[in-house]
Amino acid sequence: MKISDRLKRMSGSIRLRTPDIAPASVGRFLANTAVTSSTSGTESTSDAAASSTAETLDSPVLAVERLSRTYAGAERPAVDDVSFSIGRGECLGLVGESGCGKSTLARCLLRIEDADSGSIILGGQDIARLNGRKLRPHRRRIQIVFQNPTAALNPKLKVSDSLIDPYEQLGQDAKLTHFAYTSRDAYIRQLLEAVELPAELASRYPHELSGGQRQRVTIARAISIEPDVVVLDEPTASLDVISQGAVLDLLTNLRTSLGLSYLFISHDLAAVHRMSQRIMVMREGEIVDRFDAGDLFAEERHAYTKELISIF
Ligand SMILES: Nc1ncnc2c1ncn2[C@@H]1O[C@H](COP(=O)(O)OP(=O)(O)OP(=O)(O)O)[C@@H](O)[C@H]1O
Repeated sequence: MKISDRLKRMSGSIRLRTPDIAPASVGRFLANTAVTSSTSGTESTSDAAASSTAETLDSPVLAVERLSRTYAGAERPAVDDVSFSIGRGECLGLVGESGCGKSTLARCLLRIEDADSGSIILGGQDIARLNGRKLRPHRRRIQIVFQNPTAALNPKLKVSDSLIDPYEQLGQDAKLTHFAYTSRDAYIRQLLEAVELPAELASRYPHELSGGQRQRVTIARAISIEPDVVVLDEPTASLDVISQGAVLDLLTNLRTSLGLSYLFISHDLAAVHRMSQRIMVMREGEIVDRFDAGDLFAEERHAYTKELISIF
């Protein structure tokens, strides 16, 4: 079988529904939003628009310019002169093998770590060197979903308390357009509904949820304050293959319905190909290839991209 067929088959093989979640309540949630939704697995109008405008991003929601980060004592930079931009409603994929610098890049974007040089333009402002009170209003604009939801959620907090936390910390001054804060309970219900979880889960602790449900809670937290950009750092790596497909479908539906932009980070080329309109390939801290997702199998791909394809 040709490699391209194998990859397409792998992309399709994780297009499954998980049984441990509430039935498609996201449909009801999406019906309440102003933006057109897509059905999972098919490219929506907004996907096509994002794709066609991707290379001419006049006003990207995130523009990263020449970002570098070298850890003390390291022989080479973990992130080496990386530049890219993401358009509104677009999913930009970032693929590369373990240790190439994907998570370091993510942490720099979130300002969990400081880059040594370069800029991170978010909402028209370079946040790379802002700190304290000056950085605070910009934190709402970029959120992250980590690989391990168990580590990301405070085990001592009920789901409801975890979900309300970003709003209480960062969101109260924000103008929410999709979620309405009429009361704490109503807001939490909307968030759970958006990620297709039953309202009863609000009173549970993280250890009383499945792995897939826990990851849905971290996704709900990340989108709760309607950020411009969500960095998805291997968001399905800790899940079984059935839950992986369902969570990827959910993420696509949320992107199109809320107009979110994603940086989707993974070592899994099939998942990146399935999720993204454009793809960047990272190796040893550098972006070595970038292309529209539809051009993954084009002859001009970098030798390293072809190597990644051949692994599948
Ligand atoms: N806190 C740290 N201190 C020193 N070196 C680090 C630190 N974090 C990461 N590194 C190094 O930086 C490089 C990039 O690591 P990073 O975790 O960003 O890669 P990755 O592509 O996200 O890997 P994975 O997919 O396995 O998570 C590696 O060589 C790693 O050993």
